[in-house]
Amino acid sequence: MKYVSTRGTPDLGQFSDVLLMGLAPDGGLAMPESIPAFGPADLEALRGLSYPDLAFAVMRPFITDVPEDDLRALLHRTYRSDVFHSADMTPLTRLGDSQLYLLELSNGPSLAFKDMAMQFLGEIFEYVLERRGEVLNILGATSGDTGSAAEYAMLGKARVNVFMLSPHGRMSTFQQAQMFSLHEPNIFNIAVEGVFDDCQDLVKAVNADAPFKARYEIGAVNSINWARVLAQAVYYFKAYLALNLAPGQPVDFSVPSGNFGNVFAGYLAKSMGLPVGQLIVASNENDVLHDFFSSGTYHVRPAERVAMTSSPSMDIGKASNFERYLYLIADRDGAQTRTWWEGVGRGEPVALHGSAHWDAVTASEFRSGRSTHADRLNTIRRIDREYGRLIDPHTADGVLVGERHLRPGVPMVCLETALPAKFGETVQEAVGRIPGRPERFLNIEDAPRTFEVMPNDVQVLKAYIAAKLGALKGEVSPTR
Ligand SMILES: Cc1ncc(COP(=O)(O)O)c(C=O)c1O
Ligand SMILES: N[C@@H](CCOP(=O)(O)O)C(=O)O
Repeated sequence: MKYVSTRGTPDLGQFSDVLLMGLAPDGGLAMPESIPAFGPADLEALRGLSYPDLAFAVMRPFITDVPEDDLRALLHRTYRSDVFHSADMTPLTRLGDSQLYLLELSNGPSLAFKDMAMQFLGEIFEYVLERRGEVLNILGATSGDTGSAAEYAMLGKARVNVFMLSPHGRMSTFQQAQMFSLHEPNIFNIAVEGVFDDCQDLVKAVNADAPFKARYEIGAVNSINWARVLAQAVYYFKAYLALNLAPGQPVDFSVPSGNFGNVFAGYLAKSMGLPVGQLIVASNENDVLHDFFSSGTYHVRPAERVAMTSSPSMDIGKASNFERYLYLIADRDGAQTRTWWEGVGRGEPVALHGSAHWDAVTASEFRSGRSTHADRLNTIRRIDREYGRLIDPHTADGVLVGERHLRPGVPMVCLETALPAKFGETVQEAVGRIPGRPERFLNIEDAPRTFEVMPNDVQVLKAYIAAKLGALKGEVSPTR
């Protein structure tokens, strides 16, 4: 399978190339040149497969440059019950006898859905880098969950260093403790004076400096990396199969959304032929995506207007993966996508209402909604009371918005994107008790912390990366 860029570059290479590349050289995102289709018989053949075998079946058509046996073995190493604390990896639980289901994605090492793809990235990076004799210095941005998932996945990986940017003071107490209590020689935590979007812009700015990127072997673990999106598509198939529906009967998914990676993975599964009906984009107060799906205008929110909310991992005003969606809506027109994104970069809106592009948006069956702090608390309280199930604030956003879009006879699968333990303060405010946590995280808030506070300045960041990598190699950094 060949990959192309959303901004028009026609050949980015194969899967392993885009895996290490992260962002395309033209600033766009990698996409497969076509999306393989699964017909009804192909879907039936997936029934009964274990999670790693299902992951193989779904991902293999996109990963044609890794020998079949190696890929299968790698997926079996990744999706293990001792890592995801469940034989099923992503159990699906019905809430009482309602139409609502929770897809548990957060039983992995860092207690958030990011582990599902990030553990795979840890394995595949190591595999590809060893074969190429290369190293990779990952530069990532997190609003709270990508960071710890990436760092746990890359722990002890000899060929990988991680530089993780987070918005200073804007993550939950648990999220900060989880990341900053790691004291590993290959992990560098940087708290940027800004919001998540500033961190993501820094990542893109460093990647745009081609000589720096090449010299310091910069890679990505955010959902700008195609491998993340691909690995996330697998659990949509898993949920559909677990429902055991009659052939062709649709399922709706509700997805707490920020950077648009998770719900885009659902759209990928749908585009591959999975009988997905509505894809519900659940926003918090930072409702840029809800604005788009309800008005037809995508207008990114400048950093100073991104609110600090009680679902902090979704405090995002500029959704990277939205570029992939618009590229498909534009029927893979890279020039059009580039024009839109250059405008977005200048703070201009993308206004599609009334155009042929809007017809394509409508046909894609996305729905959306927004919730507030009070909605979140009420939903956590109500789901706990009615179903005896404690959910985290992000999942609560998804459940509430999902409930608003229920259709007769169609199951609504709500993605559980984190465990309540990560957001103890908000959950306690809702139900009056502190959520339980796995033993390995007891008292993590008291552990010593290692992190660097940094201004939102790309030159300072580049100098820091160069100095740290130079020090690892025993050199004096040339950019200092
Ligand atoms: C707990 C949680 N829920 C939801 C989201 C939003 O997902 P996405 O950014 O893929 O839209 C995130 C961050 O990505 C998250 O950490
Ligand atoms: N919400 C994320 C931020 C970005 O998401 P990603 O899926 O693009 O890595 C976080 O919690 O860090």
